[in-house]
Amino acid sequence: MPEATICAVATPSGRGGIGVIRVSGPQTAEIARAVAGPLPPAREAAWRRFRGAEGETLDEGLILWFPGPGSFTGEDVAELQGHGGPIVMDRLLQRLLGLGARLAEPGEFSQRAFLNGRMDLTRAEAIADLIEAGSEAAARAAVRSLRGEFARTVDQLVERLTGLRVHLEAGIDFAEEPLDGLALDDVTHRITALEGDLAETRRRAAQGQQLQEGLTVVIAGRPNAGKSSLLNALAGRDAAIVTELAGTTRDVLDAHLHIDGMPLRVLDTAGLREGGDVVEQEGVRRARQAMAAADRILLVVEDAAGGDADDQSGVASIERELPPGIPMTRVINKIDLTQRPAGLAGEAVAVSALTGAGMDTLRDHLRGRLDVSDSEAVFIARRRHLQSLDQAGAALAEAHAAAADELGEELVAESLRQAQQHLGEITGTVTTEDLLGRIFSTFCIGK
Ligand SMILES: Nc1nc2c(ncn2[C@@H]2O[C@H](COP(=O)(O)OP(=O)(O)OP(=O)(O)O)[C@@H](O)[C@H]2O)c(=O)[nH]1
Ligand SMILES: [K+]
Ligand SMILES: [Mg+2]
Repeated sequence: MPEATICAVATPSGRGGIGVIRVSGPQTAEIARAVAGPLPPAREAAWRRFRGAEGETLDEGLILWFPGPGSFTGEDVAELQGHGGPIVMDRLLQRLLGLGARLAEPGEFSQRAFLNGRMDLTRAEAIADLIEAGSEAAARAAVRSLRGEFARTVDQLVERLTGLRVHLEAGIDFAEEPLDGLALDDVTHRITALEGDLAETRRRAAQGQQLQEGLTVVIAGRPNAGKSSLLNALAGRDAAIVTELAGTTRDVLDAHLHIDGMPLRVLDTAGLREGGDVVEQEGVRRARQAMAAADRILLVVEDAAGGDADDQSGVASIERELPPGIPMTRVINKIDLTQRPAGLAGEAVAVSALTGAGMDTLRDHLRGRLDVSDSEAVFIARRRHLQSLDQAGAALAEAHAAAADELGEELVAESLRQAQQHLGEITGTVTTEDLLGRIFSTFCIGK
């Protein structure tokens, strides 16, 4: 079946000086000629009038012609740069549709680029990540992935795995005798080295994923301390229900927000206390689970005069039970009731979630504590990459164990094959339709 010719507005919606429509596919040349007359030389801009079905002028602007396979998608591509108003763009699109093109799905241009071998998956994803980067550090890391550094690192691991497999499988197929202990020692040695380098790659990718998605901050504390109010104040909207009833929040709620461009995932949780009904107890269990997985906990306490003696001892017991090793910031809330000055109070931050006093200090504090380092080595990465790296690591560990226990080359080779498969999913040398669909559908239209 011949590929459809697709088109989409590639610039953001709304009014702008210039709007770009991208067309890609086998009918591109024919469609572009019908709208804009003769095609200019490849990759050179030419000024043209864009004409409707009756020859009327829809707009005027530049046309660029990128014949395949040396184009973004690998197919014939044209770009029409017109005036960026929504009506103009829409009329031009309608004209292209009338000539036989169809609207592109989200990410379809990038997907075609991938399918035509113009780029590997990590690069296609890096384009989307670069566009959505919330900070300069994230943008730099995306550019690193876009230049293929992540893919090259993964490819090198795959090459070494292949070498090892060839070595083993040649032994399996042709040797009369199984590999002796000495040869297996050498294999174990090489697997250990691979495991180390895989772990290092994972560390760099995990940092990139944090740059992209932000760290997770969990708001915790006694019932009614003002946790949901604090989430709303940070998010700048009514994300969570606030009432004067203790035990209002039962589930874990999450909001994604930015502080000066730094992405952050903030979770609101149920107030920690014993007792309550089944629902509340489940809420408390989930709160503890969220706290254990947090990058930082914000422990909300009512300002001294606000909380009663029972509450004070409750807070003390929460502090004793905080999951070990997770950094914590104590947030003293409701200072509007006690006239305590807003801002830093020793190690704590004093705020009023109600009036907003002290919230800027809290934001600065979080920004200072949570900025992920932007070392030269970080690649932008996604959850799916980390998952594949983990699976490859687990398969390597199996190969290692099989080699060490001299369980036979077949078992070692099979585990190595699985490790290679998982690494292949990252760059897209091993893919399924389903995986591709999931990846590209998260892109926006026109990419
Ligand atoms: N005066 C004052 N009241 C506040 C402040 N923050 C929250 N409150 C009030 O305290 C009550 C409880 O607030 P929530 O945000 O629901 O507290 P919570 O910790 O989420 O409560 P649970 O979900 O029930 O554990 C509500 O009546 C809020 O309006 C504050 O800074 N000052
Ligand atoms: K409440
Ligand atoms: Mg709440």
